[in-house]
Amino acid sequence: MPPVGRLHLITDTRPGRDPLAVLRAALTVPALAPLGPLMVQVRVEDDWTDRQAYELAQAAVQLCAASGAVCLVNDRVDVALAVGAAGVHLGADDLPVEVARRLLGPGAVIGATARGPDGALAALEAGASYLGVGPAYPTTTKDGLPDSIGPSGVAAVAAATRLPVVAIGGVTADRAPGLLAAGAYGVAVVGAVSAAADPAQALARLVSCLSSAFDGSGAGAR
Ligand SMILES: Cc1ncc(COP(=O)(O)OP(=O)(O)O)c(N)n1
Ligand SMILES: Cc1ncsc1CCOP(=O)(O)O
Ligand SMILES: [Mg+2]
Repeated sequence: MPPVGRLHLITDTRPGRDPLAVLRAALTVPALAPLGPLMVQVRVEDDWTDRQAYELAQAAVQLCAASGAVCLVNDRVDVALAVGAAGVHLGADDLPVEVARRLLGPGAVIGATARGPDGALAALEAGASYLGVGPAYPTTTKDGLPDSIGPSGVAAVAAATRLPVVAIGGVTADRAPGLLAAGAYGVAVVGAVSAAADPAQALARLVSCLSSAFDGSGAGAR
């Protein structure tokens, strides 16, 4: 299984966004050792066709392979298999983690959404590789989410599991160190990079803020 990196960049496929341009820009930013490889998650809007999802994922896998990033696919085990992605991220509306593990094998990275300690325990037993925990902060990127749980909610999940906890929802470079201090292993972002005037610079700032958290503090070092 590839290592699970601490910075997860999720594609933004809302109207008017250019996910591949953002990804190409992001992949110009050098990885820094304490963060591991950049994790790229291909996530598409519900109205995208299977063909569109496949083509975006295929392009993302190729770009990631050329620059040492690890590519995951949100929701779609079939698309992940079709493009040779390293794994998937699954939530409550998606295939169960144990089914995805059976289909993808022991070498796949499988992320599971968890909102509390119980979900974290279930995901571990089902064979998840990491947890996506949130929304840490309010977000405008996804509708219909429960209230944000804040760093203390992230801390509660992190304390209840040995799986790496990736905090998601409203994550910015300024908020990232506080989430690591709360026990998160890493963070996932959409808007902090996709909506930035300069996505490469925004990603570089995230890399810098996250890396600084490992300079002596030991924050999030699990
Ligand atoms: C890293 C990470 N964490 C959580 C999610 C959310 O997954 P899910 O709950 O299945 O919601 P959708 O993203 O499918 O709308 C995620 N994608 N990534
Ligand atoms: C998919 C998802 N699941 C929980 S929050 C979220 C969206 C996060 O986007 P942003 O980083 O722009 O807040
Ligand atoms: Mg999902």
